[in-house]
Amino acid sequence: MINYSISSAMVVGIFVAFDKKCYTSPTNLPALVALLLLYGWSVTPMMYPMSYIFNVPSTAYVSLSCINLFIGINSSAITFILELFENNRALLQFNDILKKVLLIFPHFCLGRGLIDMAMNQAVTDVYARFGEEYSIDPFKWDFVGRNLVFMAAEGFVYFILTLLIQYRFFLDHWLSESPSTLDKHEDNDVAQERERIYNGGSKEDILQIRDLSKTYPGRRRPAVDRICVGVPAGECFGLLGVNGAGKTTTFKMLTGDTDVSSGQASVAGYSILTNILDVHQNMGYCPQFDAIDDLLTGREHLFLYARLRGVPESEIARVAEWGIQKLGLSEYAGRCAGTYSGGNKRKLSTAIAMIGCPALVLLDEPTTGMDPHSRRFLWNAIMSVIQDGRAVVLTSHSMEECEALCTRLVIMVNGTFKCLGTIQHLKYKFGDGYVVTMKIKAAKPGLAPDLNPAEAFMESSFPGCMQREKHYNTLQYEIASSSLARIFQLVVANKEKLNIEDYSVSQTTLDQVFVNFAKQQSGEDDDLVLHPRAAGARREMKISPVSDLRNKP
Ligand SMILES: Nc1ncnc2c1ncn2[C@@H]1O[C@H](COP(=O)(O)OP(=O)(O)OP(=O)(O)O)[C@@H](O)[C@H]1O
Repeated sequence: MINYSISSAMVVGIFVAFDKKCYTSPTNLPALVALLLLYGWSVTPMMYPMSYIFNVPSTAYVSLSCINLFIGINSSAITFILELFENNRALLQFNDILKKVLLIFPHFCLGRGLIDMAMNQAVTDVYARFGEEYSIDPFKWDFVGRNLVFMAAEGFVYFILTLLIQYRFFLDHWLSESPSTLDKHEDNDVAQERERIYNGGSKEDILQIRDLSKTYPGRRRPAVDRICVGVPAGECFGLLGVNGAGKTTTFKMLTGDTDVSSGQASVAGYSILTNILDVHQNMGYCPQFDAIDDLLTGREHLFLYARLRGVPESEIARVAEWGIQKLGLSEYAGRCAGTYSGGNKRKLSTAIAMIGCPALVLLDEPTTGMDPHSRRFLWNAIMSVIQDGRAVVLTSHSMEECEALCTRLVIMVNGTFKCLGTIQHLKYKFGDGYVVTMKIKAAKPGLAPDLNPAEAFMESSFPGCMQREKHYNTLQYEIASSSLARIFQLVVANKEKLNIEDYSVSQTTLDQVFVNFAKQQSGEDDDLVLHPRAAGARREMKISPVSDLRNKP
């Protein structure tokens, strides 16, 4: 910010230096210096509120400077042009009001002050040509004086505003007036986890998230909506969801990349709201898009991050080598990261996240673009983190990956957790039950297989079962409302009678569970149209656990 104020004052100073005659006369010079200094003073604390309003990171000086320049030049120019309509009283009156209102912008105060001083100097010069002396004190209230006073006051006001925004005064105040209501149909596992967090049952967990929410400016619906979870040591927790479900936003809040709208979270006991530096010391993050420097080698990256993480100088080389070996980067460690393939960049990003043994490792789609061999390699690296007694939170669109690594997972839809538990639990609870595939043989050689008896048998034995496929000699059914034992018992008992040559019974896959939930994801303005397992029917209802169906007669 200090840099910003100095540089902005310098830019303006350089501009005005080109027109020495206008500003550097003995009368104008002190006013010019005061204008520039007070501009820096008032615009600096305005940067944070501006970045908040325009949704630009407060470090994006170029964007914010462009916005400043735009406001400054346009507001000053408009009032200057309006002054040219001397015969239009209404317009002049409007301009007077406008000039008073625009004083709330330091950019206007500076721009308009410079224009007024230039005009003053021009008038002085004209008088001088006729041998008369004419000069107005630039510090007069109606001249530059009021601009200076306003900028001095604005410095204080914007500073206080910045503090209030940083300490979330407005958010807490507004949110406490209109707290978002929890979904009445929240899944019982998700509700149980919420209860566990509320009751302090997650005190020992490495990661605790309590009612964490994020609503982006200009958006009606929260990107993340009051999520609660605790991740203990030794757990690889999966965060699944379709594009736009809110996974990356959750990570960004945990890493401090984006502000939290409400709620809180802590990593290894440090709050992300008040101790973000300690959180960073205990967290490794592999972002969705590789944040690596093209000109540094893989090894140099690991050296750099090991240093940033506070690894003792004598240990850095060993730690960097560990990362290189762990992720299989030995061949490329000495090359510039800009020359790496997409998969190798992901490996390097993951190695950076793991360097220095942080208690929590956040991995946002780490294996995207990796070949199967590299993926296995990375899985092994993640497994070793878990076995070390640390915790991993992983997002992935590969169900195979989640099945291989995750001890528990959630499926996120529209910023909320829709289900939570182990993979087997979710398959059982939300899966489409079992899939029975039967191959029917012909009753006599030369005849076509008769599928009718098997079809009649399935419909009578498993009411509600759904025929998924029917071919020359093959039938496939989806059975939601029966136990595995009963399916086997009935099929085996009738195998001969129905001419079943062979058969298989398989459980629903995690993909199917995911797809069922993914249908709930909607755009900002979409209605929530859900589609449970009833084929083709578009009905507005929630996905109910299969156990509910199983309990029905
Ligand atoms: N900077 C932003 N400003 C406004 N809205 C945003 C911003 N970043 C994300 N969003 C919105 O927030 C929602 C969640 O986005 P997020 O990137 O967290 O989803 P995601 O689950 O990580 O998706 P993906 O799988 O594609 O990475 C989306 O609706 C997205 O459009």
